[in-house]
Amino acid sequence: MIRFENVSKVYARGARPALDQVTLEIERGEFVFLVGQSGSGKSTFLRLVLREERATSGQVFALGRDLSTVSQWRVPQLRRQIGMVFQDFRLLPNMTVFDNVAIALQVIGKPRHHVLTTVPEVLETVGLEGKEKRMPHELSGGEQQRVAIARAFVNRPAILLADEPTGNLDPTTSIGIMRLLDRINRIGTTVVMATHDDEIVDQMRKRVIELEDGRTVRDQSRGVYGAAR
Ligand SMILES: Nc1ncnc2c1ncn2[C@@H]1O[C@H](COP(=O)(O)OP(=O)(O)OP(=O)(O)O)[C@@H](O)[C@H]1O
Repeated sequence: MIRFENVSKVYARGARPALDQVTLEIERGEFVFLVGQSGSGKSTFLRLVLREERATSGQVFALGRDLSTVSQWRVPQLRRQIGMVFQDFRLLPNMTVFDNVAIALQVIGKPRHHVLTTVPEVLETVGLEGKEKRMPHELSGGEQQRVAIARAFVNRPAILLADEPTGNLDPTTSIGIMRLLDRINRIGTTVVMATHDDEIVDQMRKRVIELEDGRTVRDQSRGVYGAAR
């Protein structure tokens, strides 16, 4: 589903590589935590999968394609199959909950009847039924993140990438968000989540990939946040 072969990424102003010869494979249906100190390369990893950045050397494969061969005009097509969730939710502040989710379908040309049936379904999945008409500022942080997850998931992407999705949430709310991501994973979406949240990682016991200075220093199934290596 995602494969990195000897991938390095050096940013134009970067003194050292943000990713340094990373080789790994994530299979369809896996749930993977990416951990590591600030600056270790987690976001860079996610951005390469989304083709927001290109590898300086090596090859990144996602959804069976070598991303270096995907032309720029085909990138939006690729991203339809990859949902992304951020720490700061990134909702459109002037749109209702319904419209924040609907827009993900509208931009890819889904017909109105599809939008009208699918959006309420996905809002129910994330536990927001009855809140369709609220504005983002009328929601708690956890509810805003649920909207963001609904938006990322409404198109049933093969891959869901999450960059610190619980970073702005309290521990109890975070557990609810993790249950939701776990459920999305169980119905077939591959989930890759970058996080600093040691309690969550220790509780979930999923595969843990640890980066340090852009290199993979640990890859452990049913891992914990900070295992002695
Ligand atoms: N656009 C950029 N230009 C130059 N250097 C960058 C850029 N983005 C990231 N870097 C550098 O690349 C390295 C990896 O950054 P990255 O954001 O991938 O780390 P991270 O593990 O996600 O960190 P955090 O946990 O703080 O989000 C860091 O040294 C960072 O300063």
